Amino acid sequence: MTNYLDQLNEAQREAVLQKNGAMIIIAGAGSGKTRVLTYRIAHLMKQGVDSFSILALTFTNKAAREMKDRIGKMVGHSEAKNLWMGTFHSVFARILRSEADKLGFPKNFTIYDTQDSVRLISAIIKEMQLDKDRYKPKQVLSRISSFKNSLITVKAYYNNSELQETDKMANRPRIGEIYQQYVDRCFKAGAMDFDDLLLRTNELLTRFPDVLAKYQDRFRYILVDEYQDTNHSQYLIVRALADKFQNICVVGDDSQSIYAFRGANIQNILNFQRDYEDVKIFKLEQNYRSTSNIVEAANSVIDKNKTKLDKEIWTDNSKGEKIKVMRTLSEGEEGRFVANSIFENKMNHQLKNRSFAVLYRTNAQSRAIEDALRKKDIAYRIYGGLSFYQRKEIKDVLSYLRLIVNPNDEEALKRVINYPARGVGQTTIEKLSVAANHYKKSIFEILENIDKVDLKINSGTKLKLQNFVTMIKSFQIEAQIKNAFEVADFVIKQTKIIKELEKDSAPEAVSKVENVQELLNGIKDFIDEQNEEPEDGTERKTDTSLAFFLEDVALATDLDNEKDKNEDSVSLMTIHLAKGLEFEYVYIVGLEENLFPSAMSMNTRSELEEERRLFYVALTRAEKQAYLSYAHSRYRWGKLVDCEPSRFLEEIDDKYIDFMTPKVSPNINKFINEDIFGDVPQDKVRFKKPVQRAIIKPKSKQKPKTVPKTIQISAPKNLKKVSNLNQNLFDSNITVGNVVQHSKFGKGEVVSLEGVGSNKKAEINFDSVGNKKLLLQFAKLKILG
Ligand SMILES: Nc1ncnc2c1ncn2[C@@H]1O[C@H](COP(=O)(O)OP(=O)(O)OP(=O)(O)O)[C@@H](O)[C@H]1O
Ligand SMILES: [Mg+2]
Repeated sequence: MTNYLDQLNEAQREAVLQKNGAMIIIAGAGSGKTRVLTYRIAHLMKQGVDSFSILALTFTNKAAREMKDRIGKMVGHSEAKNLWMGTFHSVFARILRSEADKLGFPKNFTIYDTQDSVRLISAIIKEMQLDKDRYKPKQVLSRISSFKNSLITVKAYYNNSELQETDKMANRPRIGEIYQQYVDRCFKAGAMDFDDLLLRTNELLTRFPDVLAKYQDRFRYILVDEYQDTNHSQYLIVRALADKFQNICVVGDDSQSIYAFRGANIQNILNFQRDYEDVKIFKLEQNYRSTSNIVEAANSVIDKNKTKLDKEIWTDNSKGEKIKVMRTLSEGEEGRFVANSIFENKMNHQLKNRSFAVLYRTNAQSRAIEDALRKKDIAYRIYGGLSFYQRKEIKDVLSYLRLIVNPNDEEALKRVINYPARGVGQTTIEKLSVAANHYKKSIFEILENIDKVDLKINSGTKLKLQNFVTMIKSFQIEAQIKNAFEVADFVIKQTKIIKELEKDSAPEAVSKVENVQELLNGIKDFIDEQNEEPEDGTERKTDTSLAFFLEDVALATDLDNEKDKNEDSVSLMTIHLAKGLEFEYVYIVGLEENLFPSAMSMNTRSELEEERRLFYVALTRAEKQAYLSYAHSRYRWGKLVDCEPSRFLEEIDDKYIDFMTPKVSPNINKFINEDIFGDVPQDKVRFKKPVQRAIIKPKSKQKPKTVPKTIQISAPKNLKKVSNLNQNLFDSNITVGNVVQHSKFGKGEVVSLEGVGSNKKAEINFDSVGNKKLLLQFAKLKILG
């Protein structure tokens, strides 16, 4: 290939060529930070640095894979495969795997995902007879998670009166006890949760200097992408490992720090210079990703943040189209606008679906977008919802596999001890759990010794439990001679899980069976992938055991799905997930006060600034064109609420924005044009606060005689009023029993109503044609009485 150094600008090249020492690259979005990391690793390898001695930490496994792929092309794939590259969680899970015994964990420890953790916390709260409304399991978990990410152990918690006071004030004085229980139970089950992967790594590196020394020597070069979003626990791991050689390169952008709510600490960037000797600082200022309109608009927004490091970002790219802003009547209409626009852009520019992304603040917003894309037959994929591996039928099969590897895994055991049903009731399970806690043993150990423990369980149940143990043990024996795929296949057949699923005649049941089949395919792929790799002495490469498959699964996010690489679909995801990614066309939806910025993040300047950074991240994902939209009203928590446009829309300098005319809400247009604004053309109406006032800006070229430059007009107090005036609006107050007139079908009576918002339908018994179901949004109805 041509000299790769020629593919970098001067500043990037300098950063790549700086071989040793500590360095930090702070730069804005799209300036090539990730590219520099990638080229830097390739360059180190070209210079003779052993690939095994390079550790690169990325934000997603997908990013790691792409980086590895790129490096492979530059230096050869077989060498690139040896790099230690991945997320903090996956890299350190791998290290813990070989060191776990030092911490008293089995090598085959289970990784509890969030679902497992929440279930365990719920069980503890129930056993402690606490009020589960006061102690909401998810909230308790996130509190415990925040302790762990700050390295606050149970003991440290009890030594910290301030923390205890906070929990008392929040009316949850027994958090400490739950924390204690949770840690004990995880330990007993041989399980680590996500936060433990970092916490226990820290413990390992602190308690065992020889282990620390080993990994310090192994990782001569350490690189970290998205450094602005590392939490304290991650920060300490990096600092410990890099301490000896100090060959550390971190890249980040303080303006893209968006995970403070999960413990990310922007101070990590600011402290970097203090932590290492002779730190070199690099700045990258040229954006290669986006049009100049997008870059400048994004700059104009982030400038409003007070706390930020000083940095410039500019681009040589063409100006491009202005950012298009669209207001719609409802979320349904917003969805249709997005789908129509994607459709048009695809046609006009001959694009693939994968050129488009729709980004939102909260996962719930995807529904309206999905509906509209489906209607237009545009393939899409949602990222970040329930991942494949978290579906019930899949988790049930995985739980059997987890038990084979680690029979002490209590969450797995509880899932399948009576699935498929074998007559073990909830009371029995509770008795087992109490005994397990009492004897400080796992439930499985209790089951193995069921004759020696007086559980007051009848002999029939006892037999069933013994059969269960025998079955799991027989699986374990199979696992010694079979590979992961064969074991899974065996387990599925023996437990008759497919038969169980087939009993259900609901349409979803079919896809559940298919999913289980797909899981088997996935295991097969995993084995093939492992076998492809050359034997090179690493523990990982040739191992096709269940334990490694399960680890892979536990750490997979659905951004990571290899299979989707060639899939052509529009990407739907939250902005948080979109960090680091880029798309030609980006739609940011739901730009409304209380949604984005989120109602929960407007109380302090720092919260609001984090929301603004989030908006900056969203906008800077776009290469060619960004679309922003907001709705006048939206269903939230089951209620129709009036919305105000987001302050972020106001914050973008007007010169980068093009306000679009809604095309898909003829009703409101008609109303606005005729009833409020007379003859003023729609594209000159710009709502400031749509439900209270509007500002009309005439086109600059026009010299209107009668229309003043800017006039303010009162709009109706709320949209419901609008709907009263306009019977066509979907939110009309039509009720069962109304007699209505339809332009085509004539007179009829409303017999039933269903759906909400844009999906609201009425079944009407027409004199002419009998019963018909009509979508109110489109039906031209007049209420006669
Ligand atoms: N010198 C360059 N020449 C051509 N293209 C470049 C150059 N540097 C970066 N790019 C391209 O610009 C885009 C943005 O680069 P990259 O993703 O590395 O930026 P980043 O700073 O990591 O962005 P983010 O802050 O969003 O993570 C990529 O498509 C990359 O290939
Ligand atoms: Mg990047």
